[in-house]
Amino acid sequence: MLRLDTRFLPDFPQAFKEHGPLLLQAREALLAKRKDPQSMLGWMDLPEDTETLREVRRFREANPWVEDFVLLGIGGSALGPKALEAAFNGSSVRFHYVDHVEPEPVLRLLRGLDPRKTLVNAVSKSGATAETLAALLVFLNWLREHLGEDWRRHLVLTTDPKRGALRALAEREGLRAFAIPENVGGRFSVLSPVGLLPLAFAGADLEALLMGARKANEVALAPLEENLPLQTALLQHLHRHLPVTVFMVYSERLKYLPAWFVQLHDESLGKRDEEGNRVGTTAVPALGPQDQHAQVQLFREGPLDKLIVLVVPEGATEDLLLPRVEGLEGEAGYLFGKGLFQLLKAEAEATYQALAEAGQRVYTLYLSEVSPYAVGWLLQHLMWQTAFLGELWRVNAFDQPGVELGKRLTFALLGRPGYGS
Ligand SMILES: O=P(O)(O)OC[C@H]1O[C@H](O)[C@H](O)[C@@H](O)[C@@H]1O
Repeated sequence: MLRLDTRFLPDFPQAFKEHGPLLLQAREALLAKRKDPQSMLGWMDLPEDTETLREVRRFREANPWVEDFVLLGIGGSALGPKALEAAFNGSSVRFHYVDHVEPEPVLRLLRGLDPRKTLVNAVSKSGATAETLAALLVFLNWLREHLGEDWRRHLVLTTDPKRGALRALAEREGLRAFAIPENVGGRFSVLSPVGLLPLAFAGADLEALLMGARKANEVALAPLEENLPLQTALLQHLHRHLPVTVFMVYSERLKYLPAWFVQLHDESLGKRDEEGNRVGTTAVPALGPQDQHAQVQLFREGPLDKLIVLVVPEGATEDLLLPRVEGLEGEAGYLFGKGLFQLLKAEAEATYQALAEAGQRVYTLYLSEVSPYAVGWLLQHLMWQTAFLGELWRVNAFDQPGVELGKRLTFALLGRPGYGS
């Protein structure tokens, strides 16, 4: 379950009514693009894809020997799996992410791995990302050196169904390769094999995750009054004059979720609109309660330039009772007999009230609990919110022209043919 609380934005219900026609228009415009295969809206269909789910499960069952799973990928090819695996890894498989190009941590990882027990998953939609290709060169070579002909069983690719260097490699070497549908972009791909494959090895409940995402789809297509993503998109839209949107999650298990959201929001919406105006708000990641002791001072008393979104679980799957300890009655007595989760909830509520009291614009999204179902719902909800905002802000939420120059300059510096001066 996902529930929106706007109790400190008393003007919102009226604004939602007034903006009804605009919101419905935005949804209509988005859905009209569905017919166009170039439109990159394939993420809407991923929760229904039971065939891929079966394939991923079969692959997991056929490889029971895996003890270490190394994901080579960056941006949309790493942030989603990282966030979900951290939340739902119920297996003994250890996960490692090479989403960087710093030699020392790569070397440390290689020195600690047993190649016979390691599965390497190179993930890239384009098959052209320098960081991922560099990591692939290192790990492919390492597997070959240690395993001889058996290396192929230890490398699985996740990439475009037809194009790119990874697809070509898979075909040439007869490697297993899962497909990211052509019309699904990186930051919208978490429910494709990009996320499902690692999560199958993590032993997560994939069916529940997709079921939650299907619920988000249902809600996104529901009438206005029940339509959660149109509501949160409007909240973001009404506050677009505030440069910052904080995404603060009260869950240690979901500690990598803000980073996934930052890419989704910033890379989708921070760009030039149809008239060439610069648009977008800057998503700032935050974690509760840790950031109460780091960022909340600024959130309360710093500039009123933020919309703050709290994501708070309403229930714990399991609570931990705080015991009574003699000698600590003075400072800690009020905690005796309380649940740890009770403390977490109280802190989230207190932060919510304190931020509102300081005049900050803030709302809360409650998750029934940190479960695959609720989190699947949340992820897909945020993708809908982003897509609706793309319509409202008149930008293409599914491209990223602003990162191309940096790539071309990197290629030129490294002497890639065709990119020299
Ligand atoms: O999956 P890949 O094609 O390797 O892309 C990985 C990432 O890098 C690119 O530069 C894009 O800005 C991101 O949107 C993308 O998620």
